[in-house]
Amino acid sequence: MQAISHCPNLNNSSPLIPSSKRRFHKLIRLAVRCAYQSDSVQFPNGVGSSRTDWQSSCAIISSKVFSQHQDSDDKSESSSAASAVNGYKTSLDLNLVPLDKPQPPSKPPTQKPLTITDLSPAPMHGSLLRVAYQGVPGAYSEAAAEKAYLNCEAIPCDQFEVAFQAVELWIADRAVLPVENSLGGSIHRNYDLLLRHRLHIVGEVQLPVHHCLLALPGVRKEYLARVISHPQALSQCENTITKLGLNVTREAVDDTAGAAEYVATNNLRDTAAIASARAAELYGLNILADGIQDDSSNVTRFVMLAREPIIPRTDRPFKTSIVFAHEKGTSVLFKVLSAFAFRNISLTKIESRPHRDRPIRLVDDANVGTAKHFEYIFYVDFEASMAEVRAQNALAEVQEFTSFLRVLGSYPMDMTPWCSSRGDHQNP
Ligand SMILES: O=C(O)C(=O)C[C@]1(C(=O)O)C=C[C@@H](O)C=C1
Repeated sequence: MQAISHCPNLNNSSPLIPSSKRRFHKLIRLAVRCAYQSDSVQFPNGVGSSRTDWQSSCAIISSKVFSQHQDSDDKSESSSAASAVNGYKTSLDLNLVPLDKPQPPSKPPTQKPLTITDLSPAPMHGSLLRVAYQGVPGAYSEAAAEKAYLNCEAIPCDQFEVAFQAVELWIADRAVLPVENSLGGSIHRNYDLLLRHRLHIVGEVQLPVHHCLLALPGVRKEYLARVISHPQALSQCENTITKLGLNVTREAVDDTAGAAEYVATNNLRDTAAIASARAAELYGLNILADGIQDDSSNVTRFVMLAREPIIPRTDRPFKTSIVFAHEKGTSVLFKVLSAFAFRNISLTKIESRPHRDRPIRLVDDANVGTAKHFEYIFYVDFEASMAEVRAQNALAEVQEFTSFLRVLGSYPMDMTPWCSSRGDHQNP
């Protein structure tokens, strides 16, 4: 399958949804809204129980406007009137399953009734959920998409940005993107994109990442002059590559499977790729070394993104991701974090990124000079659902201390057993 590439055609003004489909979407939305309105979820600061309220609370909670490069981004990322993007015809693909198409066998009667979470947001074009990921087939992100959504149609994209746009333009129903790895750390680009775009986190998936050193058949380790891979993969295998005694330079490329494909298509006999065993299979490479990550329990955490948030629940462990900033910078961090500590809410992740709108804050002191403080945006994940009163109270308090606060999503935690096999659960 050809990857969707970053394409200027994606940048027009409205998603192509035929009017019949719009009516259908409207009906679905109405049905879902009625269902949600009977929910008794309460939110702080006058946010009520309706789905609309929940959506607004997932947008900017703070009254102060935040515009992280919003103007320029709005221009470049608004949707397209193009009818096809690399073979993905938006009008066609959004069609409902045609009546004459063979229908899947009817579901066994034991199947659980649909819940609100199942209904929101449903794929609108047929039976397969279309999930955008960055990379080419054989990438770990593809495996993550398949773990998150059993039997989905995984749609390769050449950049993270394109995966966001694919969902925004209804070319895909979800995007699955890596945000952090247990060895390599955060994938900063995706933190920045989460803020810049208006998609919602609706789930997470943790994927054990098992790297292999791949080369063309007949190539031996001694012949190698270069190892190429995604920068995360290179960093996750840094020590092992050194220990293997390879006399190689390391070069970063866009994704692990793309590296394997590059070695194969260019018939490179002096170059190895770090990628998955599946990539070896797909691109006809040999595995020279297996399990070369520096730690055997190497895990990457991916988030699933959708156009609409899911309704938070309390019947299973939930995580909530927020992003905030303050005019006085890092000095508020302790106060913000104490809002969680006092309520026994555990934090699972803190990340800071440069405040691109206002990267430096000057503080003048007539006696000693001018201090130049770097400004940050903070991302926090905490273990609670926004349906819990303690989480709502914590956020109400956080709002007091921040100039900008946005809930990126409240979603079920990945609780699959350690090293679980692929696709053993389904997510929203
Ligand atoms: O290159 C890939 O295969 C990816 O899916 C990307 C990615 C990443 O961005 O971290 C995903 C998982 C691994 O940690 C290595 C690379």
